[in-house]
Amino acid sequence: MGLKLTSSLRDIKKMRQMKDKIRKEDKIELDLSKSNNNLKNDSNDELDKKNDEDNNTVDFQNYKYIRVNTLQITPEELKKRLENKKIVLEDTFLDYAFKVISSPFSVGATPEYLYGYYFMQSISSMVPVIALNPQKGERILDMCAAPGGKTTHIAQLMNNEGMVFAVEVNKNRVRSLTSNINRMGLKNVVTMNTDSVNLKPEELGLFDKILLDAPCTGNAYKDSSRIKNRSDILFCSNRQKELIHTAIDLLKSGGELVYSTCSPEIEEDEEVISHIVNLRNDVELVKLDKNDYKGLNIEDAIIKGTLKILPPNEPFYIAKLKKL
Ligand SMILES: C[S@@+](CC[C@H](N)C(=O)[O-])C[C@H]1O[C@@H](n2cnc3c(N)ncnc32)[C@H](O)[C@@H]1O
Repeated sequence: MGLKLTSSLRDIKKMRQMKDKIRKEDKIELDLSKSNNNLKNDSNDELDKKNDEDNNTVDFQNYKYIRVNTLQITPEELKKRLENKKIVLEDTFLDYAFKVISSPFSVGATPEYLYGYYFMQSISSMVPVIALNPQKGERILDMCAAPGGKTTHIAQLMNNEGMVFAVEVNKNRVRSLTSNINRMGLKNVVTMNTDSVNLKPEELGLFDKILLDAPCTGNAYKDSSRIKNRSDILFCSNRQKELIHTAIDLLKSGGELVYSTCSPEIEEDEEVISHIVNLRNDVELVKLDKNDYKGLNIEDAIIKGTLKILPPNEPFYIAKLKKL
């Protein structure tokens, strides 16, 4: 049975009601007929252009959170310092992340920011790294790393022990990645400017954990002045499927992958996961629990155990897989 996939956030509720019809045993039956759309014509230059444009589409509402760099300062000390500057902060489900309620000036314009004591990002964008659960001493690959919100979060949780390989295809964006790694004082990150699709286990070795925070149409979604069309969605969906195949090849047996996008489109989310789980017999879904992320508007996605974060939080999709 195939299911015609539609592509708006509004449809997700309707789609969820149909989930029992599209799941059969542990396999997920979605319409994969689109999965072989020709990618070969889509160059990285095109992708670079899309991502450079994405740099201009920051919606500040979504970034009103700070993640404390616990390698440099305690959350309590940073909170005290910022409150002395009349920045009002609120606790979140993470003891090292705060919501910025109000600030007399841009939250990035403090000496504490320049010292690398915190990173500004959405609370949603912290969830993929929490789901990945990095540990000291592990070998972790971040396949789509710039500007480094998640790379620096991973390295922080590893307490500067072990190794993070942060790969980014866009040369301009590698600069912001490197600058954030340096600002945060991280010593266990290696950056690589290359296309992650071409990474090979025989050259890089295998990894304990991989984050694939895939390029997606999400930024267009957040910026209502931009038009995102079906070909953008399919372009991203196809690239995401290529990347996730490479990711599984690079995982150790027993290793874990977190796949995330900031797009609500089913083709970029559930369809990518159903594609990989159905096509490969060396991978299984690890179920995530929405109750681990208190205070967020978060639900099970169509594939139960994969999560969808919804507005007013920044929309995100998160799924976890294990290599058998
Ligand atoms: C969603 S953004 C990543 C955000 C980043 N993980 C963070 O938390 O700051 C996707 C990034 O992947 C990069 N990218 C796209 N395709 C790639 C590829 N094939 N290999 C490596 N990087 C890629 C883009 O240039 C972009 O910087």
